[in-house]
Amino acid sequence: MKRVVVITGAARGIGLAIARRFAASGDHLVLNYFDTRDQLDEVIRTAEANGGDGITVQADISHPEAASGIIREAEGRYGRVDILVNNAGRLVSATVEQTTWAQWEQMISTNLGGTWACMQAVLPGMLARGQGRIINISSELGLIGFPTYAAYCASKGGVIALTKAVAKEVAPKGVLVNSVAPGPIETDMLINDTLEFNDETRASLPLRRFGKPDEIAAMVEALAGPAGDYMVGQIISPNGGAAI
Ligand SMILES: NC(=O)C1=CN([C@@H]2O[C@H](COP(=O)(O)OP(=O)(O)OC[C@H]3O[C@@H](n4cnc5c(N)ncnc54)[C@H](O)[C@@H]3O)[C@@H](O)[C@H]2O)C=CC1
Ligand SMILES: CC(C)c1ccc(C(=O)O)c(O)c1O
Repeated sequence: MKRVVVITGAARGIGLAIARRFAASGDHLVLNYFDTRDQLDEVIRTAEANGGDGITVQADISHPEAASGIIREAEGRYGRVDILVNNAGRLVSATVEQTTWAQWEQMISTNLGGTWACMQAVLPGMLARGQGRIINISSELGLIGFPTYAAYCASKGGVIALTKAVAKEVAPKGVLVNSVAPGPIETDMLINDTLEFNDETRASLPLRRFGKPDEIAAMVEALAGPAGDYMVGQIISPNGGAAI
């Protein structure tokens, strides 16, 4: 059966790679975007070519009503959500002294608050049906911390703790919650928003390269499918050896 898959922040980077994987499986896609949606028509055409379909939903997930609205749109269109991928995220790198309250609030309300709001909205339907998968994109930096990324690390550490707590709460009722915690992946976020996108950082990694978005999408696809049947509250970290 075709799955109904909601992906936040699907318009580029890791979210787009995840959307492409589910499109190739011919699933029903609900693709959230924040501003531009240029590449999403192509993703939906791919889903259709494989027997599925899709819709796009504009929403700023840092506002809980907007985040829960994505789930309402999905349920309105398809009657259920089988898989929720909380991918949308923001990163501003700055020292603690330089970080403004507005930047702190933006990262916490998007990365942690948006994940919370989407989960809270999707769970009643999943629990009523006794099945569902939720995959939260956190970060290796939520596990190990990193200088000049304190607010981001706090938000992603929160996503990791949230994943574990909710997983324990809902697994007995058939809903499996896990997280993928990527290391450095070559996307706009890394290129534009971090101080550390440089040859020195790349050379310091055991694999000597940054990761590719599809290497994260592959983990998400695995957790969403039969390979994820016995996975509960786990934090999988494809990171090229950056965090061992
Ligand atoms: N690129 C990297 O090295 C790593 C990224 N991650 C995480 O992976 C996820 C995806 O990041 P990338 O693809 O790398 O970044 P990106 O910046 O290319 O994409 C992020 C997406 O989230 C969307 N977004 C941001 N704020 C939003 C909001 N308030 N409402 C709705 N959508 C919003 C953006 O519009 C964009 O489409 C993020 O959660 C990020 O924290 C985690 C570890 C490493
Ligand atoms: C410090 C490195 C380059 C880096 C930057 C950003 C992220 C992230 O967005 O989570 C990382 O995981 C990193 O390892």
